[in-house]
Amino acid sequence: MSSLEEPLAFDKLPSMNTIDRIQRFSSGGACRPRDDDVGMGHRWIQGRDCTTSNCCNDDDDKSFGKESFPWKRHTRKVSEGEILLRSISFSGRNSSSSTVSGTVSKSFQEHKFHTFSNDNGISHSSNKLVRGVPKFVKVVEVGPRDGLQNEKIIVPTSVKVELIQRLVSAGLPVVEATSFVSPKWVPQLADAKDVMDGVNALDGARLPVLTPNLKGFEAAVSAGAKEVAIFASASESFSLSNINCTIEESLLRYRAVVTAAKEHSIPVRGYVSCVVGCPVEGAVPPSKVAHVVKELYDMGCFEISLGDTIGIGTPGTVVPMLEAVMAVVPAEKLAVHFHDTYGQALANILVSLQMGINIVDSSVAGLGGCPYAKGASGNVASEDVVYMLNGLGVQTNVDLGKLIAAGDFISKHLGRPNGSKAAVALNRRVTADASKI
Ligand SMILES: CC(C)(COP(=O)([O-])OP(=O)([O-])OC[C@H]1O[C@@H](n2cnc3c(N)ncnc32)[C@H](O)[C@@H]1OP(=O)([O-])[O-])[C@@H](O)C(=O)NCCC(=O)NCCSC(=O)C[C@@](C)(O)CC(=O)[O-]
Repeated sequence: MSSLEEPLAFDKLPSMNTIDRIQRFSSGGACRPRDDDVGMGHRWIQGRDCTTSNCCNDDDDKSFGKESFPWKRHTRKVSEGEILLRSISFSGRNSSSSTVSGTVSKSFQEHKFHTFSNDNGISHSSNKLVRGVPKFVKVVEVGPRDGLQNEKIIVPTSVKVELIQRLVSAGLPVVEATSFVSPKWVPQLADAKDVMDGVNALDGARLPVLTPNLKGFEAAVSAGAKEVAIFASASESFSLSNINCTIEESLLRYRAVVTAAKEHSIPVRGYVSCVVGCPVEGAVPPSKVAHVVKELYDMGCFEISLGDTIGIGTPGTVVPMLEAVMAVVPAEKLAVHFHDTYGQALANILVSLQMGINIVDSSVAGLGGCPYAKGASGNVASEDVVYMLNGLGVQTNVDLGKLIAAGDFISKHLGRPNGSKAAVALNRRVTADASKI
């Protein structure tokens, strides 16, 4: 087990004419610019010719959030209970119900957790600057796993379970619950089975877990996991440091996991780390990222999340990486996973949305950091992502007030301020407004 040092050689990150590249996409890998747009300036900020259910011309709001998996039996059945839960908890920013233990405030304060907007931010903007972004974005919450895995002091299982309950209640459609990895490598998540025992009965969200090999997969299935994630890297050094094997060896392991998962009808998500840069190797070529993403896609991952593990990317480096990846895997199968080490995550998310991505990973209260990427800070805060998406008129079905309450809950437990700027600002606004009553 080794720990990696601070990023090196980032002056060598690929240079590019950013605006040229973004313009070429006109905000859609799956939603390419129309032919008659070619040659017009600044196409990246104009509408796209949409083909996916999340695109701007799709008016069927009811289809938002639905997805199917590559093998048919994996298509998730929505239970009556779930529909009820969604109708209560997913009702957006004005939701006033709470289903979590530890009661989230539903008084005056919840109604204050709105994104500031000059038109209440309710409708999808017709402004050409933001018309390219999808109407719906699936927010994948990774806080209980990615967020907590690096915490030195062991968080009690009951706190992890309550955090997951709160996040589900806030309307997040996917909450990554834990990892079935070696407890010697990640001691914080040694209670994976107990966490699953505590959340298995939860309805209303998918609760995937990380599995690095068959041993982890089998343990996850025994613990009741219904979805798993495998995690490869685009950098050899990071692969060795994180999972103690080369990229090719990891792909071999993951093929075995995916084969077993198919037998159990369990959907598998794929991650690729270091998609922009590696803490040891510096810049990672987009072609290398595309190669690993394609391998995971071909082996059967229903979705592949692109991890900027050390948060080094800017739109200038994210765009060419996405271009390379989207040339081999459709945009609607891709998620983005930005750490916010350099404060670039929201900018990177926005440009990814404009290029046709509609799945964003984030971590409540900005928790996190990878144990094998020293110096990497947390994921972009879920609250900040939802605040931005609300402001763009993009639907997420996430109740921002409940999300902030979940972030405050875990931050209080960890004894530190909430790492979300939106949460801090909105909490301050609530206090200020309340003091006038
Ligand atoms: C992959 C291994 C296991 C290889 O670790 P290894 O030491 O090479 O494995 P091994 O096969 O030689 O086994 C060594 C010991 O681990 C046990 N073992 C083996 N497998 C398991 C398992 N699944 N669960 C529990 N125990 C396991 C195994 O039984 C044995 O136990 P012992 O005989 O010594 O008592 C190890 O390197 C590991 O667990 N790594 C996980 C590292 C990790 O979780 N990193 C963070 C997640 S990735 C991430 O955060 C990035 C991401 C996804 O968020 C995206 C991004 O931001 O980039």
